[in-house]
Amino acid sequence: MTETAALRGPVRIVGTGLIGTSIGLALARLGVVVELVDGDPDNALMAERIGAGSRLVQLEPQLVVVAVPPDHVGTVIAEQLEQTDAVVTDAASVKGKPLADAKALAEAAGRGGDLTRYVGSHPMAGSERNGPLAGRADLFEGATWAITPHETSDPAAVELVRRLAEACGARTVELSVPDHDLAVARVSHLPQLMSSLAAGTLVDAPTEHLELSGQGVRDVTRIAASDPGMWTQIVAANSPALSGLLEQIRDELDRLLIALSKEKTDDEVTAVLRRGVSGAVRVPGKHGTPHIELVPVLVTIPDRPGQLARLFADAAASGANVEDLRIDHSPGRPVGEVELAVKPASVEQLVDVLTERGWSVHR
Ligand SMILES: NC(=O)C1=CN([C@@H]2O[C@H](COP(=O)(O)OP(=O)(O)OC[C@H]3O[C@@H](n4cnc5c(N)ncnc54)[C@H](O)[C@@H]3O)[C@@H](O)[C@H]2O)C=CC1
Ligand SMILES: O=C(O)C(=O)Cc1ccc(O)cc1
Repeated sequence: MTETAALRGPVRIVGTGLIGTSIGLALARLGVVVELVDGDPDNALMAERIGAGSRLVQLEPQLVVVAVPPDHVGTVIAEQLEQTDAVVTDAASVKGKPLADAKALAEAAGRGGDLTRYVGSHPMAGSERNGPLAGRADLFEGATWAITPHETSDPAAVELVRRLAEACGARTVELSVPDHDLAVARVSHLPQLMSSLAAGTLVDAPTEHLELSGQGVRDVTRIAASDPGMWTQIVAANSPALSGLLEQIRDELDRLLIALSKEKTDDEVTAVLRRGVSGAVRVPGKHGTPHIELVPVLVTIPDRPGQLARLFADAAASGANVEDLRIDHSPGRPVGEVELAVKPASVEQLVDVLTERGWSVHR
């Protein structure tokens, strides 16, 4: 294959968990024929029932998407290259190890390590949940999808994988395999470990301490709920890139501890916090667009039916576009707090209109 083909299907998905099912749902709604395969028959059945495709497709696949845990990806890629004439891609969170595994297996099978029909990829969207029931047709809409061709990937295969990502609503970024693994160590794998470490300190915390939890600790610990089995595989497969970052954090923690043991600690602590601000503003905003500074507007809201709808209607009446939203409701309290994030130009009008309409607003 060298001629660029449209994505017409069938697309075979091997691994119908969160990612495989979400890809199936996105393609099935475009009318692409999707074949669902999973080592666990219950998962394939569940994915079929929720409309991600069919377990029985007679036609040969044009494209195979491997969405199984990282340790199994290389084997399944090699099997699919062997059993089909299709282009094969995978969705694994790390790209170096699956490529090396698939190459070694293709060599052992006497195919001279030929991987021209294979192109790695990685949708940069997901969640802390797993399994087919967590799948969503819109999971990848507006997300970035990394495409990681290797030295012998056929350009037409690269193009077909790009079309898969675009069909799922994502924007694509092409990276080499080593660059990808360094990048995700920074933006995904280290944040996962930091979240797990922070959440781990809560295991022995007294309940009355946990009752003081607010949005900050919820934000920092959300991804700590991710599947430990899957993440052990991701971290182990990307250990060289991650080790360098962990060493950097260890050095910074050492410096912070020394500073805290001194009488006057302000400068060192401020330096750590300032560096954090500088890093945080570099994280691109939603849909991969450059980060826009948003202003949070906090509104106290009675815990009664219909209040959120009324608040949104009043916000819309001010002309403000709500860019992001957070709801913080403390169990047992009759009120909650809603944080509306809006562009700086909309803040004044939003606060005026909401206050006029009787909301308790603070910035
Ligand atoms: N969870 C996330 O947020 C993201 C995960 N990924 C990557 O996507 C891949 C899948 O992850 P999830 O969908 O979250 O996992 P999941 O645990 O929800 O689903 C994995 C599925 O693969 C099946 N499976 C395992 N070994 C198999 C084999 N040898 N043959 C056939 N089926 C097999 C399991 O039965 C399960 O249904 C992983 O490689 C992960 O690194 C990529 C982006 C985001
Ligand atoms: O839930 C989140 O915010 C994530 O970051 C999900 C995620 C997990 C693993 C990946 O390889 C990519 C994305």
